[in-house]
Amino acid sequence: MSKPVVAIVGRPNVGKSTLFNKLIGERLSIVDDTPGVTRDRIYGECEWDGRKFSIVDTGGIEPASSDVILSQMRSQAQLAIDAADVIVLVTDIRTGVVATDSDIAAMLLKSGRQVILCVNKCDTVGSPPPEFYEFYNLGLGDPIPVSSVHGHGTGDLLDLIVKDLPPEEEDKKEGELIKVAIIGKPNVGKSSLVNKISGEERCIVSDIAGTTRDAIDTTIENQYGRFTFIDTAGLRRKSKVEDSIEKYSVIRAQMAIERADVCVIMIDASVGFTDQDSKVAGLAHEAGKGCVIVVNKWDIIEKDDRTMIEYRKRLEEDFSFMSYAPMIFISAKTGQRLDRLFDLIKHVANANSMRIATGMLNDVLAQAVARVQPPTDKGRRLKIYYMTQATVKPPTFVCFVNSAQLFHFSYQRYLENRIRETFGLEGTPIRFIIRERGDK
Ligand SMILES: Nc1nc2c(ncn2[C@@H]2O[C@H](COP(=O)(O)OP(=O)(O)OP(=O)(O)O)[C@@H](O)[C@H]2O)c(=O)[nH]1
Ligand SMILES: Nc1nc2c(ncn2[C@@H]2O[C@H](COP(=O)(O)OP(=O)(O)OP(=O)(O)O)[C@@H](O)[C@H]2O)c(=O)[nH]1
Repeated sequence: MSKPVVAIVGRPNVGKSTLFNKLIGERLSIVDDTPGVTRDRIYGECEWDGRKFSIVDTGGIEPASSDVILSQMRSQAQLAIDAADVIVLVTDIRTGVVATDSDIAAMLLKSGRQVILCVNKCDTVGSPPPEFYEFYNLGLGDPIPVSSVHGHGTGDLLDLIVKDLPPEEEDKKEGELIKVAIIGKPNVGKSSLVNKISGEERCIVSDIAGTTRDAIDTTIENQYGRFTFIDTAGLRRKSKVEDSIEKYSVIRAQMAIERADVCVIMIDASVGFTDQDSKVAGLAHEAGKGCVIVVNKWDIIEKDDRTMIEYRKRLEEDFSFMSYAPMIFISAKTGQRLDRLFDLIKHVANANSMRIATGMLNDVLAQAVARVQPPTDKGRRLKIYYMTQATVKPPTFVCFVNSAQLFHFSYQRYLENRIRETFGLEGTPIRFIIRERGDK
């Protein structure tokens, strides 16, 4: 189910973003407009030789003094080691091998990951220049000459990437698992929640040293099913300086989100909502994941019978762009409502992967249109001919209409709500793809 992840690492300016863009081609995910959220283009989907995988560009290190670069590069590499199946180390033929390259190569080599060494900016076709051979000194095997700008060598690179991906069968066993990413600001209690859960439930895999990505996840089983909490290594390693670099914590969260079915968006009850909360929630929303808003540390709030209602109301305003997400008040410390949390996660995962038969969908459409007439403009009325579900995760509906322009956001919202109510689609974003056909 979850796609393998390929991470691109390397010094500033070696051409990582150029390579990334070349590899994903036009396949950049098209995201709808979410208020106030801009998504860095660090994640792309790629398909080569029948295999699908995600590529992450871990670039964007601020050029500063060289020792700062080295420490940032080390966190970048650590992120890749933790979370990627294949790592592409990009170097630059123009600068040759520099000390940082050797340092990072050694770190990657020690990790036991699949590492591919790419020598970029080999722009001339034919046999590579003599400088190319010094890259063998990095000890990562045969380097691949590439010109990201021209695209030379990228096919060979993709061949090697696909060869190094984990076998496809491994994906299958994840079928019945629900993958959960816990995301939120530092200190909201993410690791406390995982610790509490993994302490109380039967742990299937946890913290096993190894070279597969599973080692960073924690899988538990309980009466609600099997759940994998993603990237718990990143949560546990919190004291280390490396994860305190803001940029990496965002990339890390984003990688976890991409791999998840459901995102638990955690808010600290004693702090309340902040802009950063809306930012991470926005990432989960844009990625089309099931979402649950979890208000943690509820034990330390002084409450009366109105407190929760009022708190909920305020948060509903803050999270108005994901009004579909259920909200729950818990305590990772005392374990309050953790049962209910699993119940919700399961419910939301089901909604996120729900398939609705075309017939039923069009019945709902007909009723909705009869109840509230579609909008008109200059005497022309919106007609929605037909609707069908194209994909799940998230549920995505193709609507055939006479005019996309007439299909205003407010009417889309209305239809969305009708579909949600009818089919109990709680906790998942829904997407519409609009296809125009001329007036009949
Ligand atoms: N000649 C040549 N130039 C390249 C090639 N690939 C990238 N460049 C150039 O190298 C410069 C840096 O490229 P980027 O892709 O921004 O490098 P980066 O590694 O992502 O840099 P950071 O974002 O700082 O980490 C740009 O001016 C690119 O045009 C290549 O194959 N050949
Ligand atoms: N009272 C109370 N304290 C909590 C609760 N959950 C976590 N804490 C405390 O909050 C602090 C931060 O918890 P962590 O679990 O380390 O938070 P985190 O989100 O993993 O933090 P980072 O790893 O820095 O992102 C710790 O002191 C916890 O004991 C809770 O439900 N109630």
